[in-house]
Amino acid sequence: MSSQNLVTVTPDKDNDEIAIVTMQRPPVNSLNLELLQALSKTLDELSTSDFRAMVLTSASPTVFSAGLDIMEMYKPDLKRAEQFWSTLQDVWLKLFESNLITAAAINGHAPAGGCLLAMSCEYRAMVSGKYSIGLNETALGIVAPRWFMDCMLNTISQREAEIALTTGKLFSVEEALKVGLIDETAKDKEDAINKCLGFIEKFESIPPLPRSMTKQKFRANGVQWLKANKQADIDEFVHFLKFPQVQQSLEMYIHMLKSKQNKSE
Ligand SMILES: CC/C=C\C/C=C\C/C=C\CC/C=C/CC(=O)SCCNC(=O)CCNC(=O)[C@H](O)C(C)(C)COP(=O)(O)OP(=O)(O)OC[C@H]1O[C@@H](n2cnc3c(N)ncnc32)[C@H](O)[C@@H]1OP(=O)(O)O
Repeated sequence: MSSQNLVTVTPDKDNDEIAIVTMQRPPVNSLNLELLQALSKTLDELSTSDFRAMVLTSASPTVFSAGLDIMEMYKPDLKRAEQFWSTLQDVWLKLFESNLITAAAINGHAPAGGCLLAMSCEYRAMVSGKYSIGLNETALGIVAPRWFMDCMLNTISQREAEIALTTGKLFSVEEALKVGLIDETAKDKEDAINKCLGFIEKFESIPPLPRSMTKQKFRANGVQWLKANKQADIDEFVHFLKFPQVQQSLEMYIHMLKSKQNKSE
């Protein structure tokens, strides 16, 4: 699939000021460099368009996004790894600080980087079912970057975030609702999108500029560190990838994901 088709933007059928942004990198929307570049370009285009709001969702029937593509980190080309991490930083900053009203219709699993994308939006509706969402990095033997943590702190309480991050917790839909990691549950993707549209409607009579400036002031603390430390953060990521133990963990994790599939066949 060409990178142009990895993300589609369609106006909502009843309101052409609302963009439905759909990630479609089968099978699980894992975030590789090309999907991140497509998201970054989409966010740039939306920021200068007539759209005033966006709903982020996925074309997969069961996965919102499986997070970062493990293959970008396993035996990486280091130049590409730098570009990969820098693009992820840009996507996060563009989405988290977007002038648009942003909502996520989470129609399936959203671990790690998938949870980051959802938390970067202002509102989350998640389809009920045996899905999970959370920053599970410690359970994989890695540490979530500081700005992933800041993003979670913008969503749930410091206490809940510390426990979730240190335990690498993947929340069930019900648990996520209880702690406020998601705002509402939905019966299916259409219902999740409708709930996002309901959230967006709340701003009908609010002028866009003071709205987005207020949002950005609320979010300024979270982005400050990354803006001041972008290169150091990239260097740390690349340095981390060079450790033999990290590559070994990645190899084991990839085997685990593949054998999980074999077992269910
Ligand atoms: C382990 C990492 C160790 C070290 C990292 C080193 C340095 C990093 C330093 C800092 C980075 C920190 C930030 C990390 C953030 C992240 O996002 S890490 C990624 C975390 N993601 C996950 O743990 C999710 C893994 N996937 C799943 O749990 C399931 O796939 C999921 C519940 C999403 C869906 O389940 P299901 O529908 O049953 O699908 P399958 O499991 O059968 O998967 C289908 C195929 O997709 C492949 N796949 C799944 N997830 C990923 C992925 N994240 N990256 C690449 N590929 C993935 C899976 O292997 C199957 O492939 P196959 O069909 O067998 O070829």
